[in-house]
Amino acid sequence: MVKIAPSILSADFANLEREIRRIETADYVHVDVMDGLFVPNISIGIPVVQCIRPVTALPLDVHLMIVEPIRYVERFCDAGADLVTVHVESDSEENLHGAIAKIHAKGKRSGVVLKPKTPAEAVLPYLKEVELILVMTVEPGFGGQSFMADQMDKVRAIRRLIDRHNPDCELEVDGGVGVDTCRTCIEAGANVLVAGSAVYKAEDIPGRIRALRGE
Ligand SMILES: O=C(CO)[C@H](O)[C@H](O)COP(=O)(O)O
Ligand SMILES: [Fe+2]
Repeated sequence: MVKIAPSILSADFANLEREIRRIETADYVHVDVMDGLFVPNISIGIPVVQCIRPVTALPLDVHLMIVEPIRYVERFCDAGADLVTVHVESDSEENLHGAIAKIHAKGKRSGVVLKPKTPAEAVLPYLKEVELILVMTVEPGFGGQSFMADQMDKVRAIRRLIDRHNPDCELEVDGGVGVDTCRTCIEAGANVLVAGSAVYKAEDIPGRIRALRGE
């Protein structure tokens, strides 16, 4: 079954509790954390994860766009994250294994993320130890950008790797996903779709979530 993870980056931050209640028929709440170094933008962090935790029973999918995420992963887990993803470009392989181990030691799920220019093979060192792989379909940093269809070969390649080596691992795509691009992502092998603007710009959010699932 296809899961939908609305990104609260496109929500009204002045009314976050209401904005999270509007997406209660989704599967995850996707939280984009940006540090102004790994990406050229600053968004939200640990106190916001802590505040939204009691507002929803949905798992919190925290996408860390920060340098050296090993410094902060435990604090995001303690704040209420259920799934914490780290970019393969954000630190050394040794530190990324360390970050994944810290997330697991907190009893949470971990994942690795690939920027558009990063090849599929970059997941290999982590493939058997993570619960999710996230393929970016925009350059990370901003919501509302155009979907990069050229990332679908990478999604297909990672789907083959997952099926062979870690079949329970989820495959998520993030960036520019909407009603016109969700089918392509699903056919390429993604089972979790992040959607920010496509969800929050919709008049009928539950209807839009169903449409993104392909229902
Ligand atoms: O990680 C992200 C940006 O770096 C966001 O999750 C992503 O852009 C979602 O927003 P949209 O669906 O509007 O593209
Ligand atoms: Fe994201």
